[in-house]
Amino acid sequence: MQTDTTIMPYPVTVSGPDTPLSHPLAAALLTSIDDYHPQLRGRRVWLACSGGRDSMALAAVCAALYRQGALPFLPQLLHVDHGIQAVSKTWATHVQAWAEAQGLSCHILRAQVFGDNEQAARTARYHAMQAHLRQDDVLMLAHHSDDQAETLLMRLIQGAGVQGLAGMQPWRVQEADTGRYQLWRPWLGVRRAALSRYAECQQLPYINDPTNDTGDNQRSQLRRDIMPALTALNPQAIDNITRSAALLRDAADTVQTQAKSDIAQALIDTETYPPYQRGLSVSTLQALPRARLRQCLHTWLTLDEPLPPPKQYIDDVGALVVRRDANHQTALYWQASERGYHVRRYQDTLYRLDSAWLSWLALPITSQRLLLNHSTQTQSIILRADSLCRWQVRVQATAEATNSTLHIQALTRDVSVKTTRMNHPQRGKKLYQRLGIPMWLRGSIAIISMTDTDGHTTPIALISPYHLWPLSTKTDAVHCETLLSFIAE
Ligand SMILES: Nc1ncnc2c1ncn2[C@@H]1O[C@H](COP(=O)(O)OP(=O)(O)OP(=O)(O)O)[C@@H](O)[C@H]1O
Repeated sequence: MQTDTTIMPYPVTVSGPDTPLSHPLAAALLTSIDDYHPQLRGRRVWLACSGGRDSMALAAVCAALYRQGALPFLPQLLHVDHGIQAVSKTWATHVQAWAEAQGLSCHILRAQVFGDNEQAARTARYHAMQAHLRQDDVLMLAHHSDDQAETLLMRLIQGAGVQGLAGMQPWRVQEADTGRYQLWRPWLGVRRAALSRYAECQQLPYINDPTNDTGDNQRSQLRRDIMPALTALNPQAIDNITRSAALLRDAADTVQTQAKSDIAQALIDTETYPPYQRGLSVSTLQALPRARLRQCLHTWLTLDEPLPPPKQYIDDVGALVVRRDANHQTALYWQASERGYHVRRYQDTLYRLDSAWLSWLALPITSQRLLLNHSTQTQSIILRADSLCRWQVRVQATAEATNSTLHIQALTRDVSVKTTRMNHPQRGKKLYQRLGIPMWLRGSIAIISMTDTDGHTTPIALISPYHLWPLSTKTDAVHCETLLSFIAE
């Protein structure tokens, strides 16, 4: 085996010993194909090939099985050139030439790496591959059980919960900005030593990246110092850790199913809420046992985020849920990977609010006046707009309203109003509480009124960006609708 960045001499012997179906690596691949047969059917399959021993071995086994008619598809290789090591271009050329000799199609993708660590390269690599994939394409990765054991130990020392300790999954649906794809790891049950033996026996011209073992990052140290010590303590250590991951995956699935059903029970008003605001019923959450409440909050907060918030944050949100006093001022902030969120409680709802949404809600409302005209189908007026979203009121007037003027302006605390559901007019805090309008929405309430040709003014409705309360003086002469449209990011 090589010890530096050199590549074994090329050209390679393509007609070397073939791989029998009974070979453990072939058997593991075929078993995984059986396991995921329904998910694989009709899909394009790609194989992420670094040119390293593991992914090259996977490509070689795929090619060998395909040649024997045992594999119903031949994956296309994707090699990402990170461009951060001087030799990376040479590696790309090498992988492509080898793939061609195997009869495999190979695409070289160029990644843009922001940063100089392994994580930055990994993120850039996935971005490059995602951009190349179409909806529901399958991407094979060559992770094996030694990788799985390292991942588990890494997560253990970082204090992961049941989801994290379930390790890498053999099949995972991955949502990306560019669409959805499927990650497939058919060799999670295969040992690194088996891959090394295969690579040597087949004389695979793989690239040995020395930073894998000699790097000073935690994973390299774990691989170099801790894994051999654990194996000396118990020769079955790696297999046992991998088994724990599989057991924990079952546990994690069960917990996840329960948490999703608890969220579904507690979910509020999903139809009218904008996507930047989510709500759960506090009383439904309070009825849950503590452990289920924590899991429910953990899952809810992480629904569209790659990583969960810290445990302390989930504990703080849990404390906010079970609190019996009426203090609604608490705002718990979490800076996720790209977005920031505020969790707040108001009346019976626990809200998760995107910071961008809160900033938008703090913008002033533009007062508007509109001369109504029955002959025009509908008229729209913008109350607030920026690069995040646009709030407008759509107005439809009857003949009766023609030449009347519609006024829309921010509701101030000194104005009393009476909605169709109220017995007497109210203003300020009492009004907001009566209508269940939380603090952060109070600067985004507007009042619509109409002045007819005789100079009489009739209040028509109160509106927020996603709700309309008809006022008891409402006239049928005009119909108003509040509309919120989000500008795609
Ligand atoms: N530059 C790359 N281009 C394409 N796929 C890659 C690249 N680097 C890694 N991968 C994929 O991600 C998997 C895990 O990456 P990791 O860094 O652990 O692997 P590696 O040690 O660099 O390579 P290998 O697993 O091929 O020996 C690889 O098995 C491979 O499928």
